[in-house]
Amino acid sequence: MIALHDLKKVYRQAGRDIPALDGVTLAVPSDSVHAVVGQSGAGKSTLVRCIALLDRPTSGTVEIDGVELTAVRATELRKARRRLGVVFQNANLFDSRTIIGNVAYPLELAGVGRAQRTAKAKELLGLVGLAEAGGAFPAQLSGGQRQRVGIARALATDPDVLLCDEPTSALDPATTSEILDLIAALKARLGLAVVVITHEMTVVKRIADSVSLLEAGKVIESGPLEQAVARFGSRLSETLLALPATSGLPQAGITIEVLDQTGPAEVPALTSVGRQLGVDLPIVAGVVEHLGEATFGRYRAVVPSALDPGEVLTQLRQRGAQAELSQAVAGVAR
Ligand SMILES: Nc1ncnc2c1ncn2[C@@H]1O[C@H](COP(=O)(O)OP(=O)(O)OP(=O)(O)O)[C@@H](O)[C@H]1O
Repeated sequence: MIALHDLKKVYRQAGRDIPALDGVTLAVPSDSVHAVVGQSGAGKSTLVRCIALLDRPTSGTVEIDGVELTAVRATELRKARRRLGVVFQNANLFDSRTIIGNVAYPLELAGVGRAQRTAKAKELLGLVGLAEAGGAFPAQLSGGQRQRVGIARALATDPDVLLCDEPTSALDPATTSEILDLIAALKARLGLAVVVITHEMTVVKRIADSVSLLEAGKVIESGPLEQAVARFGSRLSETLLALPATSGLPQAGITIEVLDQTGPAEVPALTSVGRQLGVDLPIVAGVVEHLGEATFGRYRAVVPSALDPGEVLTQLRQRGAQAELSQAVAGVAR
């Protein structure tokens, strides 16, 4: 378990204070993945540096399994860092070292003997599916394979926490899927608390158990993934269930927005309301995502002019869906 409590980082630049982190509190239990998302400048890199102890927070604490890392003396820092493995966007491998040499590097720093660290590196390479690649050099591997090496190296000191900083941003979609599957499998196998910093919503949907949205150094939304998505109209819900733009489509009637959560094989509320009222409610944009046990559907649909949209909203809500007139109709620019 990793816990951040009221973490603040203020940079001073040209006589001005820049609050890069403004009181971040988070707890990530073992055997779970927490994603932190946010736009450029939100404070994601600062958060990574403070968690990884590469930078000291101005105030607040970082705790792993009850041990306060932020309280350790400078001389103990290297040892404290072993509780935490870091995976970077680019694996940052040493080109002149073999793959085994790269994975064993943190153990070399920790003073572990050659035979023991080689054995550990081999074991870890097996774990990340690269048992045969130990004698190769980084230039001989693909980007995805290099990232696997980066993950193996992050696990060399048997950390409790894996911190992944944009782990798939440099990879193509198929390799991204493989790496995310690997992180999820390692989390379960090793009982890791995983923190993933990312700007990619596919990463969140694929592996996160919980998610936080960082903005201007503050966590403005946070919670278990399914709850965050179910919060109709929230930023996380709208970003994770992003609808394509529909401007320019002919729409004879009033547009409504619907967020529906269904179990397997359940009929979406919009379908059953249309059937009940004997009308078509054309969907002009929609997205369906399976997250954990739930299926979420977000739709923008047109209520024909002959029908009272209020009645449609009521019927949808009676079936458990969340529904509103779309903001464009309500007069708010989108
Ligand atoms: N060393 C520094 N000195 C001064 N200001 C800094 C420093 N590092 C970051 N900042 C400022 O802190 C804020 C957060 O920056 P940070 O790099 O953490 O954001 P980010 O979410 O990682 O953005 P990006 O995705 O673009 O890297 C920004 O306003 C940035 O300008």
